[in-house]
Amino acid sequence: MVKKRVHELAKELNVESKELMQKLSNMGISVKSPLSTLQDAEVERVLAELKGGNEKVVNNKGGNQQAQATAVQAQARADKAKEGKNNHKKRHAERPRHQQDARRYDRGPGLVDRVPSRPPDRRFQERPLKVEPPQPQPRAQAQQPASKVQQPAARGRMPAEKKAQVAPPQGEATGRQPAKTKPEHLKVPKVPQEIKAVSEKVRSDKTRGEKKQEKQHTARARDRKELLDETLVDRKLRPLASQKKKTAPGEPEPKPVVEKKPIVIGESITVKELAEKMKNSPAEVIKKLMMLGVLATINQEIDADTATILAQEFGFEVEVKVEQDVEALFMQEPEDDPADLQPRPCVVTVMGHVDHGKTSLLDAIRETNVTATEAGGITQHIGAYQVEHNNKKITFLDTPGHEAFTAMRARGAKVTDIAILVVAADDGVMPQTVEAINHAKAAGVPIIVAINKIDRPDANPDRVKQQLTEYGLVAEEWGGETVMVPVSAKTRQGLEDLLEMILLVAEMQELKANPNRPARGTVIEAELDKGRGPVATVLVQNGTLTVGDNLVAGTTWARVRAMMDYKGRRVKKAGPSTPVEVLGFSEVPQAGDQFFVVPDEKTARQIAEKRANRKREEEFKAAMPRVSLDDLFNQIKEGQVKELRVIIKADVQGSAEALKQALERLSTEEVKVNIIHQGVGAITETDIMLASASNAIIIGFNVRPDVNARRVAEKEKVDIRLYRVIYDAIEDVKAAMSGLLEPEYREVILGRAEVRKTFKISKVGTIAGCYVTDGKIARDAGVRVIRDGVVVYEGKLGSLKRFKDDVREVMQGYECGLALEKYNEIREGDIIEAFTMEAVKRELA
Ligand SMILES: Nc1nc2c(ncn2[C@@H]2O[C@H](COP(=O)(O)OP(=O)(O)OP(=O)(O)O)[C@@H](O)[C@H]2O)c(=O)[nH]1
Repeated sequence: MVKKRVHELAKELNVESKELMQKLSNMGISVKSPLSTLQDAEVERVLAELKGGNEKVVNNKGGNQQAQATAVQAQARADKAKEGKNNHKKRHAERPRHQQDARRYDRGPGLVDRVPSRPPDRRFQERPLKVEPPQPQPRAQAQQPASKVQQPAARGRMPAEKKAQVAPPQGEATGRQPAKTKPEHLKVPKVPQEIKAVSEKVRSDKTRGEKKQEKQHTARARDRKELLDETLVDRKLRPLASQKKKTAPGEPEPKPVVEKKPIVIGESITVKELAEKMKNSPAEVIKKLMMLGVLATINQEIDADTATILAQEFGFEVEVKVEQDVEALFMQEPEDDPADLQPRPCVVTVMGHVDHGKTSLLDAIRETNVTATEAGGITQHIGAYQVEHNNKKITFLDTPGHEAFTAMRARGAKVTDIAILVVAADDGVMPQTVEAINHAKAAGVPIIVAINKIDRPDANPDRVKQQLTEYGLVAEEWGGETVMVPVSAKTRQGLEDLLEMILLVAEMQELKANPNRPARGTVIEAELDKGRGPVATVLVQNGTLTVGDNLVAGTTWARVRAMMDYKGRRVKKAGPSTPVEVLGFSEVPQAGDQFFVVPDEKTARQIAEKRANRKREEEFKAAMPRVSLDDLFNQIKEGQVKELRVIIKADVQGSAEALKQALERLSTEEVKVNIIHQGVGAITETDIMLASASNAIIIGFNVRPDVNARRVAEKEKVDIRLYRVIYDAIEDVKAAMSGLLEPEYREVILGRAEVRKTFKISKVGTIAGCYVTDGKIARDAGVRVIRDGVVVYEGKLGSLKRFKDDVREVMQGYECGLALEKYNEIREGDIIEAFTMEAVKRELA
């Protein structure tokens, strides 16, 4: 038999090392740490003792558990005897099936990726909860937990009696209990680290009487653990309060004694709210949290588990009630009955290379088809417009370019039905043409090519068609499927054909929507209007939006106060594929935000606020510990951080988006520009706090910080930069990034000295008497010894003296004495070259 360490034995027995150490000390075996070794006899004693303990419990629990306990002991013995793996496997195979199941469940290694990583909840482990000993179970039931773990999806809520039935048998309880797989909808936030602290605290509250009854207590504790692990699954169904009722009469109640009215919380709660509910000061609560090892600010959310522990410290029970997810309820788009669907106009986006005429084409179509019919001829620029051709409407999105298209798509918005690819007939396919093709293809949107500028003398539409074949776009007349229309935005030639083709392609798509339902759609553009407040152009994609509707868009909400169409006319209703300008938003939403109508203002407000909180939380979570820009540079130098975080605030969404894209384009391999937040409107205190928490700088474009923000920014030392020209902002960031980039080093030769004489001094080494022939020799410089043109040593100076004095440097034409660090082979005639490494600021390409 081989000596065993405590932790090894504990592992074999599936108990905590600490628990085993306690047991050993009760048995009079002294061990210092889990690494201490146990003599054979001691191991035997422990096993015998445990066997006794198990048997006691087994008696309580019935024969089935006895089999399990025996299995554990058999395993312990098997390990002790160091049987080969094959033997072990063989025996394992021979073992009755229910034992195998129990063992698999008990030990877990094979189940590692099937059971959740959450450790057994030790908070409850030592709490003296009395549990009714489970009735002896039929075999099928005893096996149930193992099979459940294997099929977590099958788990659901179940009544408490049923749970008791499926509580694992005793053999398992002696082992480390794997946490049960929880169904998704019952997941509680992760158990925080501080549990350990609480566990320790509760443990220290143990009475002396308990210690005497250690054996029984341990067995009971395991029972409790077993039950509580089970209970953790439905914490939300059975709050701690109900568990506590099970505490046996006579058993000491752990501190604190809970008598107050339970606090009802959701899945999480802010520190402030919890403090209010407990009628305590937030400072007290934060202090207690710190003692539990959790650093939280007053407005930070803590999860239900942390809140439960915390509240207990104040003598409160907590009831966790999961709110019905109203958001999810409305987020899901109910299927429309095909009978309710009606044809809707198609939505078109114009893409293409810079200067190929996207804007001109959009303007030409608008002017031809809109303004001409408009009294006064004033068209509104609301981000989208509609034209009518052959009595059919087409909606054009007014933000040309695939960047906007993809930015929307990245936010989950699918707005475009058809992409018009504008290619200048004189210029042909260019890089952004290819990008646009790829973006449209990636989105699965059909492409119509508008070969523009055919009025130009050097126009060559066939060349364009030819080039496009390389990208999989083959013109119809060449046997392909892509519609290509030669047009001129200037002469308006071909525009009718283009519209005709758009309608044709749209027809093939059979675009339909149900106008008779609450609206949903996407925010196309949004800005803060001085007179009217937040204004957003939205595209209704399904249903009908009506004045007075309440809607949620991203983290904002609106009660639709008024709507204007692209002609600036007030409208009361907007059906599918209609772009309208909406007034009544709580804040400026973001382009790409999807909106949906909800029954009332309260719901709208609730969902938006919840989303805003969640977003803020996420932004804070993503935030790094606060450092100044200088520190950030140092951090970057140390290779820890390689990104410049930026918050953009602008007067209109378009500028914010443009700035964002331009800045992100500055990212290099070394430094990434990360726009952690962008928004429209003044720079607020919240922006500063986010910047402070994330080491971000704030760029304001045509906006200014409000008074509060200024004050907080000063306090938090947040760098705010205000611009009126986008170019200036980009240039500044570029410069900052040059500072942030790891500098390149260049060697600079300081000077040379010739060794004229050498002296050997005991304990010091070789001293070289030198003459500085050019430049200078500096004490902190790097030096190399050159002999016959070959470098024989490179290192540092050990000393530099003039006469008897240490000096910092010796200039050309002077003599000096020097010693080299760790090099004594210096000879007369050697050249000493002094050099430094100088950082070179790098410019971005
Ligand atoms: N001759 C001729 N010139 C055109 C035509 N369409 C556009 N242009 C000219 O081409 C230049 C670029 O046109 P824009 O409409 O600004 O092109 P764009 O693709 O929107 O450019 P960006 O917005 O910068 O991407 C302008 O000078 C237009 O006047 C056309 O059909 N014929």
